[in-house]
Amino acid sequence: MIAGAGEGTARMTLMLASVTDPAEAEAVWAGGADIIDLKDPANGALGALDPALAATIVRQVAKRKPVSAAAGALFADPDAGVEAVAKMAAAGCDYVKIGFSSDQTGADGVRALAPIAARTKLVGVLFADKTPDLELVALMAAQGFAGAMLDTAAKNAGRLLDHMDVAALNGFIGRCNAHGLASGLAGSLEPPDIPRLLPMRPGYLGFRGSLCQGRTREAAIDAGAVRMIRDLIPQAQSGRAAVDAGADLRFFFGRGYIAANERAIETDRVFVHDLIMPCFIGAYDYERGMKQNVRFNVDVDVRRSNHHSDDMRDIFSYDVVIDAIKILLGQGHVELVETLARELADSVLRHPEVVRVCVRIEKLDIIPGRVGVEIRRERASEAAAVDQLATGFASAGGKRSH
Ligand SMILES: O=C[C@H](O)COP(=O)(O)O
Repeated sequence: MIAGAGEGTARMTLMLASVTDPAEAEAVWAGGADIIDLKDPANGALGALDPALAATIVRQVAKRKPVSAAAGALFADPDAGVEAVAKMAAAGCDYVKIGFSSDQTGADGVRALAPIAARTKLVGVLFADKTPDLELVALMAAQGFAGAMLDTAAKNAGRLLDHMDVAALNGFIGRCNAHGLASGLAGSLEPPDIPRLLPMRPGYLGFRGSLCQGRTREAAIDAGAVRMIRDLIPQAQSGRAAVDAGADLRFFFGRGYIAANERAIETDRVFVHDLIMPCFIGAYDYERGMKQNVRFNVDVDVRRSNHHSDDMRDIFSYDVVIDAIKILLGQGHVELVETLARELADSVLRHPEVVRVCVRIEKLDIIPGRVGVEIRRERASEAAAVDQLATGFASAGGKRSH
């Protein structure tokens, strides 16, 4: 149910919601969560519920949604990890998550779970705030794990993106894809993080704190917060069907899906100006292996929402542009500013609310002045299909080939 990389590139990102009891499981099911995750938030990032309670929730969910369960993390003794995972597997969970350290203990823990991985879908969790060893992704795949996930261990010390930048996260997802593992991202994610992470096409995004009253992960589930997160993660339902089903129309307007009688396109401009980044760029030999300063100016015309509200569902974030630049630069040396400008324009235009984009890129270290290029690109068709919501980078997680 959690798609691995080999199951098609058009997959949608799923929403995982962590719950503590049967009532919360029912609440996130009603709110549209794709995966119901069992966890005791008061007992750490991957605090395990009592296995008997987990079994009760599994029976209650009754296969309406896949159920995953946290089994604990950072076991000093691999056998203790095996025992904890076995208990959750026996509770009938579809997936069992366990967290690993980045030292030899972590690698030993992964290897010890190979026999269980042969009969239960395991997800290995690495911690972004504990210098994760991404080589463990390959080891998990070799031991038969179903997925790998990044989360944060300390829940009061920053969000996932505070610990790993978008290029590194994109690299993690690329590794998972290359090894056929489902990929997951979590770590005190907040609504503005969602449009930044979706272009990387993770298999799922995981939430607890942002679903709770006062964004406090030990507090009760807040139905409005669940709805907010659900609305920000597109579902594989056609726009018409979703509208007919009574989905929050603000989501579709905000994302650029307009009703037939509202064809006039009015736009607002989101911009990133004078962002200077050190880049590996240039066609000359002397430009290889050294970074030079490059200035980015990007103007993005986005459809104006007819619905005025003050939350993330109605906006296109400048963070998305900055992230696209960082991800492209993270893919290695690029010879031409023209290539970089075109790839950047393409990645911004993949967001369906974007109507046109102007990208200006200037190399600052070549001459006393500036040299560069400016390109403008428009969306080919204004009739954006809802399926375009599966935005992504052409070579997600990969390196530039030249
Ligand atoms: O597996 C996902 C986690 O429960 C996320 O928890 P958090 O959003 O509080 O970091």
